[in-house]
Amino acid sequence: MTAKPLSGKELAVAIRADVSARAARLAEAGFPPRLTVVTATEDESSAWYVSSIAKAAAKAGITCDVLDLGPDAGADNIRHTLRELSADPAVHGIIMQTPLPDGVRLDDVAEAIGIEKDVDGANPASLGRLAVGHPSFAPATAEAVIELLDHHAVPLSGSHTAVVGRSAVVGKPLAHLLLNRDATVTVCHSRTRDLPAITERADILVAAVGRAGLITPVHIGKDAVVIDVGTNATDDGLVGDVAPEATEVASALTPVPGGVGPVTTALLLRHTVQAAEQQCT
Ligand SMILES: NC(=O)C1=CN([C@@H]2O[C@H](COP(=O)(O)OP(=O)(O)OC[C@H]3O[C@@H](n4cnc5c(N)ncnc54)[C@H](OP(=O)(O)O)[C@@H]3O)[C@@H](O)[C@H]2O)C=CC1
Ligand SMILES: Nc1nc(=O)c2c([nH]1)NC[C@@H]1CN(c3ccc(C(=O)N[C@@H](CCC(=O)O)C(=O)O)cc3)C=[N+]21
Repeated sequence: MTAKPLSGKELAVAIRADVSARAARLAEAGFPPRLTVVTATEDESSAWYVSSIAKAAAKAGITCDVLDLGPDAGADNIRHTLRELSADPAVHGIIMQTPLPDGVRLDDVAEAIGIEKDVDGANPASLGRLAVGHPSFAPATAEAVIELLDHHAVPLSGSHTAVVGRSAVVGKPLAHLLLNRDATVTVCHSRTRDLPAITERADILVAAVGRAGLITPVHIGKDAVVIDVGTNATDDGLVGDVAPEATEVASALTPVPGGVGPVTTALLLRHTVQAAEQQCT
């Protein structure tokens, strides 16, 4: 038996169609939606994502600026830039790309992003609101995992879900989103002892580490659903965190590419038109 592929492509197309219609309505009303991507890194995966956001935004009728502050940008410079963008009425959404320069923490600088423009949910206040179930933007990747599970009718309530990775962009917000959907969540990280003993008992396993091949068949319970968030650039192109042989054990598995990635990009654009609607109408 090989795992059923949980594609994100159809879902991403549907989300982007909705985004295009909403962006056109905003432009007709004189409020063309605008997203600014701030980067301060030379990370390959991040650079790929930035270019895919810009291309998808253009297709959807969203203006997208990329502000590259360079890999040596300091926290003060980044915060100042985010504060200026937050005060600019022509900018509706702001995303601070990770990774950041050494010594700069996302939660430190993202406090400078106005919560109404925090379309990737990086401001700690957004994460706090998400944790208690108040309206806020969740990071697009965390939300993409939930949307994919729903799209493929994977039941969440009562499921035991293991999330491997606890970053502010994926693991932590995703754990809260899953809790809000009545899953029983175990969050694993680099200090977790005997990882397979935990993950092989989960109905749903989410890998968000950034290490190609980390998740192998021993990590996966019989009939488990596996969501691979990992995007690792290798000589053979992009691969996830889940080893290819895992497809013999899992009941369903998201492909990389073609799984979480396209849905992430589409949701970031949906957050941007939603932010523009909230600010302009
Ligand atoms: N497809 C998409 O839309 C997106 C993909 N990504 C990809 O997802 C991956 C994770 O991204 P991100 O969350 O930003 O990465 P981070 O590097 O910020 O976090 C990685 C997490 O993995 C944990 N970890 C590291 N090694 C192990 C291990 N051996 N066992 C268990 N946990 C481990 C770390 O633990 P600790 O906290 O202890 O350090 C940390 O919590 C990357 O490949 C990234 O490119 C990210 C965003 C969107
Ligand atoms: N604040 C912040 N939020 C992020 O969500 C964020 C970030 N920083 N930093 C970098 C990572 C990486 N990331 C990806 C998103 C989509 C694809 C994607 O669409 N991938 C295509 C790959 C296409 C290809 O290369 O063939 C796919 O999976 O089909 C990849 C990587 C978001 N990130």
